[in-house]
Amino acid sequence: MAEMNFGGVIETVVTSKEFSLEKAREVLQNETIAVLGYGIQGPGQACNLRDNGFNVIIGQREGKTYDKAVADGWVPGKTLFSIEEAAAKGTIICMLLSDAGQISVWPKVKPYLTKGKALYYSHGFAINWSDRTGVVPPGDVDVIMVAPKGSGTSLRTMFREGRGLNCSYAVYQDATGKAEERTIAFGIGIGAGYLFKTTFEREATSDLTGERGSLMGAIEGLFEAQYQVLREHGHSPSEAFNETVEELTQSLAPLFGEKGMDWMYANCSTTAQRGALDWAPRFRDAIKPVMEWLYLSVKSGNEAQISIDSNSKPDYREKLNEELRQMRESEMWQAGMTVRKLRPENN
Ligand SMILES: NC(=O)c1ccc[n+]([C@@H]2O[C@H](COP(=O)([O-])OP(=O)(O)OC[C@H]3O[C@@H](n4cnc5c(N)ncnc54)[C@H](O)[C@@H]3O)[C@@H](O)[C@H]2O)c1
Ligand SMILES: CC(C)(O)[C@@H](O)C(=O)O
Ligand SMILES: [Mg+2]
Ligand SMILES: [Mg+2]
Repeated sequence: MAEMNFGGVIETVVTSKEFSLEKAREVLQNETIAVLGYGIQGPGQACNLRDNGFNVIIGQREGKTYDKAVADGWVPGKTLFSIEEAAAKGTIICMLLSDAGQISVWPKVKPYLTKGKALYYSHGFAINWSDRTGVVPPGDVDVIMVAPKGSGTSLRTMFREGRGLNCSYAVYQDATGKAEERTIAFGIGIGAGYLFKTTFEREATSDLTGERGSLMGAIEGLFEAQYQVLREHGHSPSEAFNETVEELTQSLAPLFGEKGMDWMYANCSTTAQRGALDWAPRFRDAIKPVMEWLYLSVKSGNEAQISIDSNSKPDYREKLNEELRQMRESEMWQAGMTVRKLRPENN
């Protein structure tokens, strides 16, 4: 554990300096890690763990993602099983199905949660909203979480590049007295950057807020608003897209990702700096009430319920794909496709 100063607040974090991969291997040497679900996080975590030398099996229903598991080298009957078979064999049972999928398989998995096993999550959802999910684990298993702060796709690609994705971790129930050690070892095993402590409740609320907010929902809303205003005032798609998205992802975001916002500002003109400094508080004040609304909608369980209801419908995947198609085919993102094609590295 290392004490770090986060903008004046001291927090305790874990990195592979304090908890090495060797130690993680030692802690989990007798465990069989059963990853249930092979969607986005399943492959990222399972492949990283396998490459790091842990004993991993997959539990996956037949279909597209089962085939993906086979293509990734998981062998039917050896390291790839049905959900029930993997749950029976696993000592750490990892719920990496979609949050709605976890609700429907819970009655099938629960009988295999025998004394001393660990029930592992990458989200606080199922446990925090147990009144809505019906997930109440038995009292004699550890209930633990490592929640990667990014896509499972990035977890894998960053691992392959020798980088790490930051993760939060939490222990909801420590039945064995070893839950925290098991959790941190797992986090190091999947290739965490640094691990910070949270609770299931805080992870669930911050995660749903972040993805609906600045990480996904708010950023798309911001892009659409600016793109539309530029287009309505006669600017070309190329100009509107460059001024809204392309410059941000290709030029400016890497600058503040690397050295902070003031560094990005300092590398822009004094005209840009003056205007951005004036307009940032206006945007903050306009957006903050919506953020507050969002947070309260998450906290009340409303957002979780919306997600459970929509994801449980038999045609939810088709409907979701249709919404994503509409986004992809909007003028802004079609313009983006052409802009991406024109990047010299893509020519
Ligand atoms: N997607 C991410 O990168 C990400 C990031 C951080 C945390 N998480 C969390 O990780 C967990 C897994 O998320 P994901 O996005 O990887 O999931 P996903 O939606 O990609 O997972 C789908 C998998 O679940 C299986 N599945 C779904 N419903 C099922 C059912 N009824 N019966 C059997 N199998 C079923 C599918 O076959 C598929 O393999 C969730 O708790 C999520 O909140 C995800
Ligand atoms: C990758 C995200 C957005 O951080 C995750 O929270 C998810 O639900 O996919
Ligand atoms: Mg999420
Ligand atoms: Mg997230």
